[in-house]
Amino acid sequence: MKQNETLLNIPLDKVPADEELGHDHIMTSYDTPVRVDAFEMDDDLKVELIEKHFRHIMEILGLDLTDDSLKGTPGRVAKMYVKEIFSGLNPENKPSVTLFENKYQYNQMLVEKDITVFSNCEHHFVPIYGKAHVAYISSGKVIGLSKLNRIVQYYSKRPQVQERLTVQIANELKEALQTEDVAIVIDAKHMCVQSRGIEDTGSSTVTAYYGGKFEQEATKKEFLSYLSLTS
Ligand SMILES: Nc1nc2c(ncn2[C@@H]2O[C@H](COP(=O)(O)OP(=O)(O)OP(=O)(O)O)[C@@H](O)[C@H]2O)c(=O)[nH]1
Ligand SMILES: [Zn+2]
Repeated sequence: MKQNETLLNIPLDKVPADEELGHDHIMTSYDTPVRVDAFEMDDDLKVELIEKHFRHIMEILGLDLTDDSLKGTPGRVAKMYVKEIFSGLNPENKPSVTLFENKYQYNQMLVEKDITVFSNCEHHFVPIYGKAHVAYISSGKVIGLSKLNRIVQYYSKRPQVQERLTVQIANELKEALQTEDVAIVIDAKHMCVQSRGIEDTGSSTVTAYYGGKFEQEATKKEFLSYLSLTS
């Protein structure tokens, strides 16, 4: 199986041709059945296809695509999806991780807290935003600090659910650092809860992962105690 297949790929034989969809067609500027294999496409082709589809959506909504404020929107949205907010779907954008020898014999936990999270909910395609706090205890290697932020950012730039985001960051850190001793807490607001549906602007969602030594109460407590520190 190719990497990310379950995230991205729709098997070609599962995508119905338009004539199989069984409902009336709305004729718009983009009316070609598309059978998509995301792995075969480069970013430019993705942008081109998404632009056409998004124009279709705007036309169905009744928006005036000749308006000078709107006419560039399909292209802007397509570029934003592929190159910015969903760029973490492309494994080529995975950050390279710089590791150093733990020459300083620092054997305590390292906590990188208040990492900004901007993601998007895969159910509604609206933003999730908040903070991630990650920690690890070195098993011999030390990671460049910014790489912790970059790993969080890479997995955030996908259509996500917060639980998966938390586990993906944990798995990446465990593999990069060759240790089970990692912890992640994410505290985030979901616009799909705030601005629509239940419209609750007060709640936030907290997810956590504790591996290895962080499963011990004292270590977990120490990690959590650092989260309330102000620098
Ligand atoms: N577990 C989990 N659920 C999420 C996340 N982001 C959004 N959701 C929820 O996904 C659910 C989707 O449920 P549906 O009932 O299919 O969608 P809906 O009819 O739009 O639901 P409402 O938001 O209640 O109006 C909603 O309850 C969302 O709040 C997430 O990161 N994790
Ligand atoms: Zn949602």
